[in-house]
Amino acid sequence: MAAARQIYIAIIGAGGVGKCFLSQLSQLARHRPNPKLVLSYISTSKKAVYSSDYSPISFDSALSTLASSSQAPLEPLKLAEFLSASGSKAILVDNTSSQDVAEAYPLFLSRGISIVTPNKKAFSGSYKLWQDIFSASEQSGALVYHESSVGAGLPVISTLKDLVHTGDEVTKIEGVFSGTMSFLFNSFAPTSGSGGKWSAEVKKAKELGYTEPDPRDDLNGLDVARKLTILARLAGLRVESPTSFPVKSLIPKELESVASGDEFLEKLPEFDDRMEETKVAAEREGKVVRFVGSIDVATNQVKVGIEWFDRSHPIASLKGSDNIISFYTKRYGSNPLIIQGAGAGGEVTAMGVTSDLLKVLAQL
Ligand SMILES: NC(=O)C1=CN([C@@H]2O[C@H](COP(=O)(O)OP(=O)(O)OC[C@H]3O[C@@H](n4cnc5c(N)ncnc54)[C@H](OP(=O)(O)O)[C@@H]3O)[C@@H](O)[C@H]2O)C=CC1
Ligand SMILES: N[C@@H](CC=O)C(=O)O
Ligand code: NA
Repeated sequence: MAAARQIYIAIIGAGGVGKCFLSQLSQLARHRPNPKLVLSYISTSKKAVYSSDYSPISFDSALSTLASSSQAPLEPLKLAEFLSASGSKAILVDNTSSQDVAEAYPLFLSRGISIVTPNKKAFSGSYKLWQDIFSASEQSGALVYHESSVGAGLPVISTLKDLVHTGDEVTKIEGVFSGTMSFLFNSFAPTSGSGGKWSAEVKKAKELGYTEPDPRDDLNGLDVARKLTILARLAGLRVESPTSFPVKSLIPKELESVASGDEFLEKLPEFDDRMEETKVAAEREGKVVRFVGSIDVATNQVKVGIEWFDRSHPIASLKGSDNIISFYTKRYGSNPLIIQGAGAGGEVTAMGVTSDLLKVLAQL
């Protein structure tokens, strides 16, 4: 009987999403003997586990091995060399929000290493990086999947790609694109009852694992701007960067230059009255405030900000961290294709990463 084919998996990042991914991967590996999935590298920003003979790292004890490791992480170039020297196919799973790791995707892809990731930085950075990633993938045949970079595990990117690849014409994409912002506005300005204090809800969103590692990256609107940049580019627009269109920031001016996310969270309660005023202004008109974004493909306009909604509007009545994303297309006419569900959280985000991994495995 022929020996099972081996595929090496390297994971960077073992935080909220990374831990859930590891546990989903462990289950997957148990039920899929061929190809055999071999965890050959895992790291955080300070530690790593790997060996020069590619000895398999146990999926189940990888986190504890990592915690007690004295090995330092490999720089991207060294990691690419380590993986390509193995002689087997390799997949890099980037579960960080690191710009540096994202910038190295063209390098990994050019060495034949496929990538799956929830990290938005590579696909929403400069347009040049976007082009470099997809041309490296095309030239080497290595694959790159990033479903969880928009709407966590919700099938947003795969749906948009299917629409485009089958020749539909996407005219507009709009909705709620942030699990954190959805949770914050749903709980601070609910459709009934009075809601919690803004700063207390921000702390809760962080504790629930919805925010970016630094919650200011959500509150400044940039996380939503990144997601819209990714979708706009997939829909065919040349968006230069997530700062090349209007984005509303919810960071008080006075806190724009505080040194850390923790200091920001500590001082935020002093500014609760500002968000309260925004909420009350909408309530006087019988409305609620929500944080939304839109891409008008025909006019090449992208925007991110606060809008007021009737309490009966589907965007007003979202629950928890739900996203709602509407695709208006020529085929779907005036009734958009709508995707709704949890848009943040470790397990649902890791599901998008694991399902991307399955798509890559099916093609290697
Ligand atoms: N949380 C969510 O609901 C969602 C998250 N995402 C995306 O998933 C990614 C991970 O998010 P999340 O797990 O919540 O974040 P966490 O902050 O919980 O985890 C980040 C992990 O990445 C590691 N890391 C950071 N920089 C580097 C680096 N340069 N090299 C190696 N390791 C690094 C961190 O290590 P250390 O602890 O040592 O710093 C940590 O293990 C982000 O890109 C995020 O935008 C996408 C959709 C939803
Ligand atoms: N911080 C992000 C996480 C998912 O992309 C969000 O809240 O949506
Ligand atoms: Na998604």
